[in-house]
Amino acid sequence: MKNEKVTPIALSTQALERMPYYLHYIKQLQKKGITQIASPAIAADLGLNEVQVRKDLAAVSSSKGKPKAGFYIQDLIYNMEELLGYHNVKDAVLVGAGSLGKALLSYKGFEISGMHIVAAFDNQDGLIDTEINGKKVLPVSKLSSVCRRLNIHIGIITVPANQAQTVCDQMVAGGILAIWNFSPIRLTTPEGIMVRNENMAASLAILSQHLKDKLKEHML
Ligand SMILES: NC(=O)c1ccc[n+]([C@@H]2O[C@H](COP(=O)([O-])OP(=O)(O)OC[C@H]3O[C@@H](n4cnc5c(N)ncnc54)[C@H](O)[C@@H]3O)[C@@H](O)[C@H]2O)c1
Repeated sequence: MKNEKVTPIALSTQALERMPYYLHYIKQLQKKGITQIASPAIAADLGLNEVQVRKDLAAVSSSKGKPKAGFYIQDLIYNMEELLGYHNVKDAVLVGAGSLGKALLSYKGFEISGMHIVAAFDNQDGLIDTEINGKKVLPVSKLSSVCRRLNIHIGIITVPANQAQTVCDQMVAGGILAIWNFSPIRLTTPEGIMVRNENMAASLAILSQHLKDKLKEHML
């Protein structure tokens, strides 16, 4: 297997977002004993454009795919995992150990994807010093100092909307560089801090709109 590093090519956000889908798909093929795969087959199975798939795989793969036979699945998995950062486990903190926070803290998939939630923070006395899935809940007053001391750069926000900016500011003060924001507000951050918003209401609105359009089509 060629466990070579991929030359870092600037992938678009859309291409990066497609990678976990490719990865999941080719891992399923590997489980079935398949060793090679070509772009047209991936495109057909995932319902994607063939040219786009070819470009995505060329950008991520350390070796050129062979005509027809395509890429070695084992190499492709390694290259994709490398690109997605699965081989460097990244420490993260989560603030807001409520319903959503508890669910995220209990989710085992993050470890597989290379993210390790080191600790949770909250401001509710009843939650402080409890453990969720082996992760200690600490007082939010310690957030900045813990992040600095442990050199943690990823922060997950699962507090109510009206608290999210305060928590974001505390994270930035602690040296957090990447924020995964589950609250439904837009955060203001200094330059150089990346915020990724996860807004379920927005996704639901898109699904509802699609449903409305489809139902209208059927009534015509
Ligand atoms: N529950 C969901 O399914 C869901 C889904 C999508 C988005 N969200 C969003 O995620 C956020 C959390 O939702 P939830 O349902 O888990 O709420 P929740 O009320 O169950 O939990 C929020 C937690 O944040 C803590 N908290 C509040 N202010 C804080 C502060 N300043 N510092 C530290 N901790 C603080 C609370 O004590 C509580 O434990 C909200 O912004 C919500 O809109 C929730």
